Amino acid sequence: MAAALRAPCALSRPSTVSQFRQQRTGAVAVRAQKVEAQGAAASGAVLDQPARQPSPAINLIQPVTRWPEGIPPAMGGHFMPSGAAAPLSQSKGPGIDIHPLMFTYPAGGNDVAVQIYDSDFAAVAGLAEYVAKASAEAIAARGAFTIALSGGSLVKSLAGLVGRSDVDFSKWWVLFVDERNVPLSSDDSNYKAAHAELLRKVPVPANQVLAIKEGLPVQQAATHYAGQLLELPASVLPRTADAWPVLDCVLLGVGPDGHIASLFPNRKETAATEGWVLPVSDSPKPPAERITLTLPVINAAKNVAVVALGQGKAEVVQRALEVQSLPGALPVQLVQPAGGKLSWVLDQASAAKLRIPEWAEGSKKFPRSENPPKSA
Ligand SMILES: O=C(O)[C@H](O)[C@@H](O)[C@H](O)[C@H](O)COP(=O)(O)O
Repeated sequence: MAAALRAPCALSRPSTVSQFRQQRTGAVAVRAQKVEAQGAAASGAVLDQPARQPSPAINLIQPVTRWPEGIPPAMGGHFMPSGAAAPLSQSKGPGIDIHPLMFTYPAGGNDVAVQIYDSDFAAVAGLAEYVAKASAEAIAARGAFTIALSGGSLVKSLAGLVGRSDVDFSKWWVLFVDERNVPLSSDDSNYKAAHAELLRKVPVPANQVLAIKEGLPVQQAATHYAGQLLELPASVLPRTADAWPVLDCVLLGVGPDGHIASLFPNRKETAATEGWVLPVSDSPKPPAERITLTLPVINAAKNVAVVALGQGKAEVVQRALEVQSLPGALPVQLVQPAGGKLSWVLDQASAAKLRIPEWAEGSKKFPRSENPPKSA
């Protein structure tokens, strides 16, 4: 059921910081849907709650003015609803390790669908529906379905796919959004986790699961993985006119600093405009060595879902959906599928800090298009 969101008020030029803050929170650009998933009763309608007062520690990156001295030396240090500062980036200062022109948002942002489920159980069922639909469409169109999986908590959210007889797993090709450069038997391996939670339970042919090659230096591991993708014929992995691969479905988790895949805030891999797969040798999240799909690959996909469940994701969800960060400071905000659809899959716990009643109806863009905020 699509939620009826009332525009809080017409947006006019604010004359005070507090009015500006109010308008910033009201101008959030997303479309929310309250979803009743398979077997899960919809209750406690998030979208029907009376408007909550905005938090006093609202997530302004900087008040009202532009940055007169240029981009701040530390990016990503805006405040979260708890009042705690968001994790800082690796940036060392203007001209040293800041690349202000390397990250951009498309003017006006992109449409996004936000699905809020009553529980993590309902979200898992809803995610299975989402994937099953993408799978059915792709298989009907060309007889193959490509899906890229992230690591971390995401893999457990795939449980709803197990036992689905309506999904033709024999046509699936499974890739990894990112992978740790460890043996496949390691507890750190995303392959191992995906195998344990899903792949050993569904009939995807083993040769259609593209795992990292073990035992290579990370640079070679990335090159080798890109090679595996490049070898896939266009009937399995079509290309855009610009020769980017078009994956049918990309499932992303999101970290507390807004990272997706192994693309961390303000890092060169995150800003990469070339290459399908890159090595990361000093990941801030262990293990240090990883390979990752690039943003252009993620953004060339047909269906991209950011899956964030549980209370631990509430702050990053709020920041990502309601406050446009400095470009690059919150990599998840750079997820903007050009020819595809972006969805966020949330549960009530991860959506708890969203101020949905304040979202402006008709303003359905993500992330927000003002950056930096315009002067009053
Ligand atoms: O392999 C990885 O580390 C990931 O692919 C990474 O991008 C992950 O999805 C996020 O860090 C969220 O992980 P959690 O959901 O476990 O917090």
